[in-house]
Amino acid sequence: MPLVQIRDVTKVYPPSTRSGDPVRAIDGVDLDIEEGDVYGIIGYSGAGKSTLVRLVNALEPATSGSIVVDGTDITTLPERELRKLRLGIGMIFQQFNLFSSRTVRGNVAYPLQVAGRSRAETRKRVDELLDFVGLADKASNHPDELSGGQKQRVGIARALATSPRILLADEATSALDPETTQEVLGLLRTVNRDFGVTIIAITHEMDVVQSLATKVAVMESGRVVESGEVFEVFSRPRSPAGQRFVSTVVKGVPSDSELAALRERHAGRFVTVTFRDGGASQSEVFLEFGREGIGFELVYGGVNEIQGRAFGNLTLELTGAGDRVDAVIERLRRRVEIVEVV
Ligand SMILES: Nc1ncnc2c1ncn2[C@@H]1O[C@H](COP(=O)(O)OP(=O)(O)OP(=O)(O)O)[C@@H](O)[C@H]1O
Repeated sequence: MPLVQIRDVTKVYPPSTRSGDPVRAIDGVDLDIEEGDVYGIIGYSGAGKSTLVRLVNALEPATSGSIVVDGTDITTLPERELRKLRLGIGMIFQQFNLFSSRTVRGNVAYPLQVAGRSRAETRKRVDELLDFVGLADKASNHPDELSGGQKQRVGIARALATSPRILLADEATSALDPETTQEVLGLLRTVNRDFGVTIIAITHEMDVVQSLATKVAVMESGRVVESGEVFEVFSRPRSPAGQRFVSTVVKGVPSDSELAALRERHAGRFVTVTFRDGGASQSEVFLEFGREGIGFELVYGGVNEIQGRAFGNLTLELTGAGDRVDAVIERLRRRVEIVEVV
């Protein structure tokens, strides 16, 4: 059974004005999150990402459907049980949400104090966590004396204090510069790898998904329109929303305007060949064109690497007799994905 199983979940908010319509923030979502996953949830503003996370954390009730976390359906649990469940789920936020009046140590200690741990146990655990996030020397500082990256490290230490199995990250790096973002993502990868914490990371930035996640769900208008292994979605996005997000980090197929510009410079036929491991290699494909006397020129695309696996989308201009080009495309289709661009 998945660690988090979301089935046909909807969340409807009442209309904000008397004459307005109810808002379907989540609209029939199914999602399985396995133990050990780093699940990226991507979508534009208003897609429903934060709402989904609030439902998983049982901060709000779903309108319908079931959410099973670690074997327990949280949609039917009484508040007392929910409090216990939340101890098993850590959360970090875009704006860090640290207590400004508490020191770094005080922030990290907070969930342990709420959980009723002894002073000695709390002290030991906080020391351990501050060491882990590299902030042992800042224990007595207050959050406003820290950089954004350091604040998020405190946020991570605090979220991990009660040793949760799940960490929810809500735009955790959106307020950070690119270098600090990479540092924090590196820390989150370690949390997942070394402690086996399952991470659900919501973001509107595809490069965060690329460098952190193992799986991704694309949300649009309250629905999950596409989901799967990051490599699969990045190398072959199927939904229009997925294609738009992937195109921000992967040089894939040319857009309509890029195609129009290419057409002005090239008179031949265009095909896009998608290379993935297990299929025909580039040299096999190029050799085939050469053997049939078909000219080919690379006009667009590139090779990408996702999680150590490479794939490429190359758009080629083919020149030569029409029936020969047709025959080669037909033959190659058995070994590689090849689409004529019209
Ligand atoms: N408490 C609420 N009451 C009414 N409507 C809400 C509430 N929370 C969210 N919504 C609406 O639900 C929809 C989804 O919002 P949500 O915040 O989940 O999206 P999001 O993908 O997380 O966007 P963002 O990245 O901007 O936070 C939006 O139309 C939003 O206006």
